[in-house]
Formats: sequence, C-alpha cells, structure tokens
Amino acid sequence: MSKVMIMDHPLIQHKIGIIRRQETGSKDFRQLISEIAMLMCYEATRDLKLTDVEIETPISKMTAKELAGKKLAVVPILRAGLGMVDGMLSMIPAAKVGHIGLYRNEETLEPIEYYCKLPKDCAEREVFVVDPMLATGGSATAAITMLKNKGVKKIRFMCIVAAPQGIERMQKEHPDVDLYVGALDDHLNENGYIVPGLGDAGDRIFGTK
Ligand SMILES: O=P(O)(O)OC[C@H]1O[C@H](OP(=O)(O)OP(=O)(O)O)[C@H](O)[C@@H]1O
Ligand SMILES: O=c1cc[nH]c(=O)[nH]1
Ligand SMILES: [Mg+2]
Repeated sequence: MSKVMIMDHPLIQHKIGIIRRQETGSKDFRQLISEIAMLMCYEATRDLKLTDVEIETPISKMTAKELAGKKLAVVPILRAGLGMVDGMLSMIPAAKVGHIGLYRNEETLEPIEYYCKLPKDCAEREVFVVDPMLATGGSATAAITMLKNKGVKKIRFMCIVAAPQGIERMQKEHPDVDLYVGALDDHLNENGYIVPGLGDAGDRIFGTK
C-alpha cells in the first residue's frame, strides 16, 4: 500500500490558507502555488538516497555526499500542474520536465487526454507527477497509467489539495505510488469540486474565469 504524507509544515499550511480565500487574485495565487510546490518538494525528497563521493575543497580532501540512484523528472498535469513546475525545479534544477495534458469532461468528470510529451529517457527516471488538485482521482490515475505504459517504474504524486475519494482511488489503482498532499479536505460536491477546496485551480492560476 502506498504511503500518504499530509504536509504539516506551518509555512505550507499558512500559504494554503491564503490560496483558498476567494479574494486572492491570480498573481498571488500563482506565486503561492509555486512557493507551496517548492516547500512540498523539499519535504517529498527527504528520503532520496545519498552516496559518498571523494572531493577536494580549497583546503583538503574529504568525503562529501551526492544524490544516488535514479535521475529525476517532473511531470505536470496540464494546465494547473504547470503552476507547480517552477517551485519543483528551484529545488531539483537538474530534473527533466514532461507534460501530460488532461481536462475533465464537466459532465462525466472523466479525464480527456490531449497532450503527452515526455523526456526520452523517462523510463530510467524517478518521476514526480504534480497537479494542485486530486478530486475524483480520474486525472491523476490516468496520467500515472500513461507513464507506466511508457515504462516508468518509480512514480510519486504531489498535490496541494486532495479529496478522500481521490486518495482512495489512487491507492486502489496505483498502490505503488506514494502520495504527497498539502491538505486533505472533506468531500466532493455534486459538480466534482473539492469542498471546501479552492475552486478551479487552472482558472485561478491563469485567470481564465
Ligand atoms: O481528480 P479529478 O476529478 O480528475 O480532478 C482533478 C483535475 O481537475 C483539474 O483540472 P481541469 O480538468 O480543470 O483542467 P485544467 O487544469 O486545464 O483547468 C485539476 O487540475 C486536475 O487535473
Ligand atoms: O475542486 C477542484 C476539483 C477539480 N479541479 C479543480 O481545479 N478544483
Ligand atoms: Mg481546471
């Protein structure tokens, strides 16, 4: 069964409180999504493996540490996931970036795929899939299935606000994928929006409503 890590860092909680407010405009919303992604990336990379490496400082030789294991990639689910990429890259600047385009059909809530461009060597990388919202879980599970079909073996999923239903679906369909969640909310409303949530993340990031 996958691990679910709900963020308890005060800075993350404070910033999520601001993006939830309906009066927060696109400029601040975008900036805060990026800051939250950066802080969540810091927390979600705590268990990356290190290896010893012999180096020379200007003063002497020493055994330093460097990241071991698979190289990393960040894969945002378009559109809203784009808002998290800068924050992720500020922590892991050498990561490659893939893009998966999905939108939810407003009636059926089923994800519709419209784009997929991944790094050539993505199967050899550890992938962080990012999307601010995990609602029914349809988009995240579909994106992860697409990555697995391309041969990706090690995947983590990061979202800022999740509904219990989405977490349940992810754990059922992808029990090997650990989940990093900024805040776990109460339920979904009849339109598939997270309650209390923050509204439509894509529209708020890009000012399309
Ligand atoms: O868990 P789900 O029920 O699939 O809902 C979550 C998805 O819905 C939103 O995207 P949306 O379809 O609004 O597309 P957008 O990012 O282009 O606005 C959000 O960014 C997720 O991708
Ligand atoms: O609450 C929700 C649910 C899906 N997508 C969003 O952007 N917000
Ligand atoms: Mg949207």
